[in-house]
Amino acid sequence: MQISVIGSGYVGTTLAAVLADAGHDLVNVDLDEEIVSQINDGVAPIFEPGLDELVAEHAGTQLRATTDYDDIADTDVTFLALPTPTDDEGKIDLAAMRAGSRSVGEILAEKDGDHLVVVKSTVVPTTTEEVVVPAVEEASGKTAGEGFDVAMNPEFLREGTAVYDCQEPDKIVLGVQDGAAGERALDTLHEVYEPILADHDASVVETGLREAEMIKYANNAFLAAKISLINELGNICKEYGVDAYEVADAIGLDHRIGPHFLRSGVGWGGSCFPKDVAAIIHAAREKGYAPELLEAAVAVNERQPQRLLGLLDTHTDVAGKRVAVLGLAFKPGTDDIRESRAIPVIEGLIERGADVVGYDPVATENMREHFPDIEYADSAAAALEGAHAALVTTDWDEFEALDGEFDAMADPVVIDGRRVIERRDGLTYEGITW
Ligand SMILES: NC(=O)C1=CN([C@@H]2O[C@H](COP(=O)(O)OP(=O)(O)OC[C@H]3O[C@@H](n4cnc5c(N)ncnc54)[C@H](O)[C@@H]3O)[C@@H](O)[C@H]2O)C=CC1
Ligand SMILES: O=C(O)[C@H]1O[C@H](OP(=O)(O)OP(=O)(O)OC[C@H]2O[C@@H](n3ccc(=O)[nH]c3=O)[C@H](O)[C@@H]2O)[C@H](O)[C@@H](O)[C@@H]1O
Repeated sequence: MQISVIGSGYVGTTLAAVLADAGHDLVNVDLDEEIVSQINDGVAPIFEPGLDELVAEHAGTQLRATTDYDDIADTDVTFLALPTPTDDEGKIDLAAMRAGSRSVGEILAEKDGDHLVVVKSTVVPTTTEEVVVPAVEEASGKTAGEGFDVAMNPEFLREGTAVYDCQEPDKIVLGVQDGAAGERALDTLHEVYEPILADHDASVVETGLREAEMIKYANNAFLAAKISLINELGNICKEYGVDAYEVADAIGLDHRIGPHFLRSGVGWGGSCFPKDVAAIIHAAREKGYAPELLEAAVAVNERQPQRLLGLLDTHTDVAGKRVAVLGLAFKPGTDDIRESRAIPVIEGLIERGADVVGYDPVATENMREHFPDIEYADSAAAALEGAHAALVTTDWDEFEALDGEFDAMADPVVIDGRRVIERRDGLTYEGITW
């Protein structure tokens, strides 16, 4: 099948590479020439385990990238994997979706035959019907359901395991319009996902457009709130000297709760939970509904880094002292630092007058752009050397193996926000919720 994907970011590149690997012919369109030439050179534009291999294998044959929207004319289906950030008030910014939809419409104006436009991006309910469809219609001069069809197919991949999640999803959600247009869209989408479903047993949910849009927000909001709830419970555990991880292990045995996403710590970050929870809160408020639980989930999340810093304050005054921050990525397995909990932690240390030294196995260069003036170490050992305290903000596996490295600290104080360091003799160790 001939498939185009607009946007070559985390979702677009992964989707394009995985669908190419599944046997389809892929065109990936992005405005960024550097990204496009990287893909055509067989190099993934982002750090994502397994992605480089797929891009290297299929670039030049089943996968090609371009800045030219004209190339989508020869494809049967176009996925929009464009950014949907939020503004300062939390409102979703649909500028890229509007621009991308218009560009697709301009090509469809000249195209004979069926074409399916699929919204892959995370968008608030009614966006597909009220923003994407009108933009494509206006630019193409065609009507949805007649000149082209439309679908909403949200993505649930996680950064760090994007390729795996895309190849082995729990579920595939297909949101379509009612009637014959919806049936046609479903047939096309089943053809797209047929090779993935042949190799892997995923649930397929067939639903409406705005239901599909809402399922994505409900998924992310539920997971973010689950972490905030375990963080809240963990904070209470800490007050009683109870280990929150022992409590989480026990409650996770109840199948209604489940064992996943119960790791309490310094909170959730990343490109999606913060923006998506903010966007659905804003959208709900615009509808006149006050989503108090979700707002509380955000408040707990904003408090966790301050609690980590507060614990540090109980052990030492860091003004003028070297303090190591271990882990800069928002989670392990990625170099993405967007909304990383390390950011408010570093800000708090700078406010306290500390000399901050950051270390991350892969995210240093990204954090250097955000904080150009702090020091960065090449290894955890180098960061710890001479430090008066260390704060752990990302649960990279390699931190578990740290041992003798703590001996080189000026003051062996470790405040762990991710439960990766083991207590040991000679170390003043404090966990955020244990
Ligand atoms: N990053 C993630 O883990 C996940 C993201 N999503 C959603 O998927 C969507 C895309 O997210 P990411 O891939 O993370 O974004 P990203 O920011 O990594 O990539 C977006 C790409 O679109 C390109 N672009 C912007 N405007 C364009 C235009 N008019 N035409 C062509 N290309 C254009 C940019 O140059 C960039 O390369 C968002 O709605 C996000 O919420 C959904 C699930 C997971
Ligand atoms: O919409 C999206 O972009 C994606 O957002 C999340 O994926 P991602 O942000 O890549 O990462 P997660 O593994 O969900 O972690 C998010 C944050 O929660 C934190 N977390 C996670 C789990 C946990 O138990 N505790 C915890 O603090 C992580 O450290 C990280 O900062 C969702 O898990 C994906 O399903 C979704 O597609």
